[in-house]
Amino acid sequence: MTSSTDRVVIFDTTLRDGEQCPGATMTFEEKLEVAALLDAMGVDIIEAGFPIASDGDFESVQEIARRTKNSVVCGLSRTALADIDRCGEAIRPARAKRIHTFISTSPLHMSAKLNMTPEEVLEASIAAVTRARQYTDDVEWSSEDGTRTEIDFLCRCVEAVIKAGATTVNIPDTVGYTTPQEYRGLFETVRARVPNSDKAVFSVHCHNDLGMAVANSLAGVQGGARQIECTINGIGERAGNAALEEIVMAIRTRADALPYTMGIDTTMLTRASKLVSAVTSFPVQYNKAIVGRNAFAHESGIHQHGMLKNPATYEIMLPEMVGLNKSSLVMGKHSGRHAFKDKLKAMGYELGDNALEDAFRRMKDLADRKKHVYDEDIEAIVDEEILTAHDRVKLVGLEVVAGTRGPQRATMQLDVDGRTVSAEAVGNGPVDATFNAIKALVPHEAELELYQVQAVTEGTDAQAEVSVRLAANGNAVTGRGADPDTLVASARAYLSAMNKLIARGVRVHATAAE
Ligand SMILES: CC(=O)SCCNC(=O)CCNC(=O)[C@H](O)C(C)(C)COP(=O)(O)OP(=O)(O)OC[C@H]1O[C@@H](n2cnc3c(N)ncnc32)[C@H](O)[C@@H]1OP(=O)(O)O
Ligand SMILES: CC(C)C(=O)C(=O)O
Repeated sequence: MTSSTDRVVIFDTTLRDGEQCPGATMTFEEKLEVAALLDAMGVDIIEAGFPIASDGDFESVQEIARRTKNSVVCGLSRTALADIDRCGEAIRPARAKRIHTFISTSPLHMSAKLNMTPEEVLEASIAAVTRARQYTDDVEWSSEDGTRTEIDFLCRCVEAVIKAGATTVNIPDTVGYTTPQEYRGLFETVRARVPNSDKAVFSVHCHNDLGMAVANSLAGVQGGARQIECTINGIGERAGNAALEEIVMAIRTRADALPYTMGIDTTMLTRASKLVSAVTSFPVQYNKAIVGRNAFAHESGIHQHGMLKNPATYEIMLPEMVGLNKSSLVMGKHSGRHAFKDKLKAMGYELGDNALEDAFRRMKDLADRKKHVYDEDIEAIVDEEILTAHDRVKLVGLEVVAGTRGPQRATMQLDVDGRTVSAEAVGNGPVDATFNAIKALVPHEAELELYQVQAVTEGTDAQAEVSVRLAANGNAVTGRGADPDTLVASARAYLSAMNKLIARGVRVHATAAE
């Protein structure tokens, strides 16, 4: 059972902490686009930037404040009063606005960085919150490096800023140092010890230096925090922040263990991830939870078989929930016949058992040699299987010696009406040598009218698709062959055309020795 106190506020800081990671700078227009999407997605608070940082940041925060329809628009500021005034000015046009002011509270940061005593930090915090309240009733205070702060001092600060008017108290794990158990305990302790703690919402803000940002954030919520600060794709300082999509889907998927409600439309998560990746030029790692391209993809035959029977066997979330059309069963060296057959059916092919088995073997063989097997590769294999099912002349083997020292030489074995024959031939280049070997094995009058090569997909390991047109006695036929080896594809294409001629009654004889 959830109650209103179980509502978790999602505070997105992609445009502020997310943009702080090297290389992630976004333009004015890009920030507006991201903010509009976050607003539409149901993010409660958008931290739009740090207005004192630059005129550009000020202008983008101001424009986001003007345009945002639903979310609260927040600006960050140090405790310096000039920062707060600049921030107050930037967010002024917003329908709902927040000022977020922060200062370090750990002994290390206060002495080494700020050169301030704890008393001065406390006074600066009170003054900042008081000033911020002149602009808005919604004021957040953060204790930077909160997880390395002495607990007594932290509690004193929290009590004082709430008294001064802070409505949200954020205790960040600025350097990604804490552990889930410790962070949960920190919130439980502060909430229990600070007498006016019920007057503010507590917030988590976790960095991923030890890969625990999401786990720590959720533990903080279990300790009583009700705001989670996070970013799309987990971008942010150093190793990044807690990823919004992971937090949201963890709460949605494990409602039994994490019984909280949120206002996020999860079907927009994939779009948000793609947009942020595009505008920052930060690729999303393939195996990234929720939004990585492999998050709903299955290549292993045993998993694919399970998925075909019941997707719940290997998926704990429906892809539709995060805005994907469906899961994908990717063909590769680990795939099985069930998935291959299903793939062919989806592509509109129905093969007999033997042709299916042959096509499956060729797909596995291709996957052993090629990184990705695309639908186009499968199409090329299957088309060839269908077309060559009744061929009288089939390629058995081909070895070609090519290079700068000609003539190039091809050694070929063919199956002609069930008999294996072989020959060697030279030529002006490896393709010529290959075709001469065919002519030596199956003499014929046909003339080569066209030889064309193109890649089926991208990359140097792509399959070559070769077209060969042969003409004889007024008949012109075109054959096609596909293989990552262009010469094998060429031989297949030539044989495919030749088999068509044979089917039309052009006489050919196998003459070479076995
Ligand atoms: C954990 C976080 O993510 S905190 C946010 C970090 N984000 C950023 O820093 C991005 C935006 N920052 C900036 O554009 C610049 O750092 C500015 C405009 C804020 C300040 O620039 P500068 O005036 O050139 O100062 P600089 O960045 O070199 O040093 C920081 C100054 O702020 C002070 N400071 C740092 N944090 C705080 C704080 N929370 N409250 C008050 N003062 C602070 C430092 O003591 C130092 O003061 P000093 O100049 O008197 O020595
Ligand atoms: C400003 C604060 C919230 C911050 O970004 C951090 O401590 O990491």
